[in-house]
Amino acid sequence: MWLWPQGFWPRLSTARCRVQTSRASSSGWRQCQVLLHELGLDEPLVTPLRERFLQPLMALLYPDCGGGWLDSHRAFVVKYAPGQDRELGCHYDNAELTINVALGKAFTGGALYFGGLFQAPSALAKPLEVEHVVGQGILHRGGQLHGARPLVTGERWNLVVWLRASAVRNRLCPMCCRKPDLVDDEGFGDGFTREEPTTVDLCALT
Ligand SMILES: O=C(O)CCC(=O)C(=O)O
Ligand SMILES: [Fe+2]
Repeated sequence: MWLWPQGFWPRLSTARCRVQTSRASSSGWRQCQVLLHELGLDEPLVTPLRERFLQPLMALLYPDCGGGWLDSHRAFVVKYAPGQDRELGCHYDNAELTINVALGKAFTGGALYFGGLFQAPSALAKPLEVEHVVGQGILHRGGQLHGARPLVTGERWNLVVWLRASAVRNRLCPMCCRKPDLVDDEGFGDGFTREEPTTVDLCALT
């Protein structure tokens, strides 16, 4: 049996990648979006949902893109309504995997459409359409090109959870497709982690 000396494990801090691309993250494109961590709902709701339910499922369904290593998320509720946002342009998510749950209310239109992975955008020539069904969630790879068709009637509210695996994105930023240029961030940041530089107490050494 191995016993690690106390303090051996590197301390990890959360980070984001400095390089952004214009068509990357879909947050900021909309008028109406509520971040669940700003409501204090990460710890009691979204983190247990990720750790207990989504992580084991994603480990089975998407082992190739970090499904077994999901260690953070960004969760938000989006609203589409007449006179407000009605549709969402084609994009890929700043996530290894995404779950998108239709919460309500009554609506028509607003189907999700999917193309290929963003590295092969020509695949979008023949998109796959998936209707939202209230109470059901759609799982997809973050890098899969997608968007939402215009709402026709009613109001649509969806819970979107971008699931992230630092073990995957620390090697290659899914947005800029380069080795991430990390800067410290708060909370889960953008799902990257970095080792905090070891500080040496010089006084204790002398
Ligand atoms: O409106 C939707 O259901 C799609 C939302 C989405 O793709 C996103 O927020 O990244
Ligand atoms: Fe998305």
